[in-house]
Amino acid sequence: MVRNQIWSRLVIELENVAYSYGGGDLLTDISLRLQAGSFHFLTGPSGAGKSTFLKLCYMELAASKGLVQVFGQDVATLGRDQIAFARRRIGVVHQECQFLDHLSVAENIALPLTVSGKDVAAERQNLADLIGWVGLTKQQNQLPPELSGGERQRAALARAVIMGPDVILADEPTGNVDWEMSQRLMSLLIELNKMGKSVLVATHDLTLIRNTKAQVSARVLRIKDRKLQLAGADL
Ligand SMILES: Nc1ncnc2c1ncn2[C@@H]1O[C@H](COP(=O)(O)OP(=O)(O)OP(=O)(O)O)[C@@H](O)[C@H]1O
Repeated sequence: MVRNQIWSRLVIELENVAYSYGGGDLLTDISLRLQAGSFHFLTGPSGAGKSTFLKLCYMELAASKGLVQVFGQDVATLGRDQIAFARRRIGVVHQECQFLDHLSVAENIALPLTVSGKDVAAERQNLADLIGWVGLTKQQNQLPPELSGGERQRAALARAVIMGPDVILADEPTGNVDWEMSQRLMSLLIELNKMGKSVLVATHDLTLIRNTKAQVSARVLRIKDRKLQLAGADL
């Protein structure tokens, strides 16, 4: 009973949402209820609006129409501080991972702690565990430009989860890496999902989706003709 209550909790909800950058709606009539602990893929052709959709979920963009609720709160009613607070519960892995090149890999991963005023020294063991978990212990004192594409993506994932978010939004996290590294990144995301995190991954890679679906129960959403729909059984 209690378990059902926990697992049916909504983390992000969109109801009849539209978004326009100016020249007509890019997204229209979008509704989605993202449950705690769920795993979703978001696919669709280039330019369909996948990154835009993730930005609506992260409250980086405000819907032109409709309702966006994050952790049960109507985003349109939230002030800047409340949005910043809610964002701490969401980890984002961007398509192009950005790092501060003069800081070490470990310092970059710890940056969200520093920015939110946490005592980084007190988190030293957690940080070391996280860096070990993404397999970057050897590289932790290097500078970001010295990392490979896959190492950068893993550093970006570690930075996205350092604050212990409830939701992870990943935008093409395997875009610039080979198949083996894609598998490794996906297995980290699956592990996070098994810990109870909600995961939403935007990707073009249908093989990756099929392969992941063999390991975890995931729904596949597709943006088509400006609308969000559930993908067919082939995915
Ligand atoms: N800040 C912006 N101002 C105006 N138009 C934008 C802006 N950001 C994105 N767009 C346009 O909105 C459309 C959707 O972009 P978005 O990045 O959301 O698509 P996507 O599905 O993530 O694409 P891709 O798979 O290529 O990353 C594109 O035509 C893009 O050029």
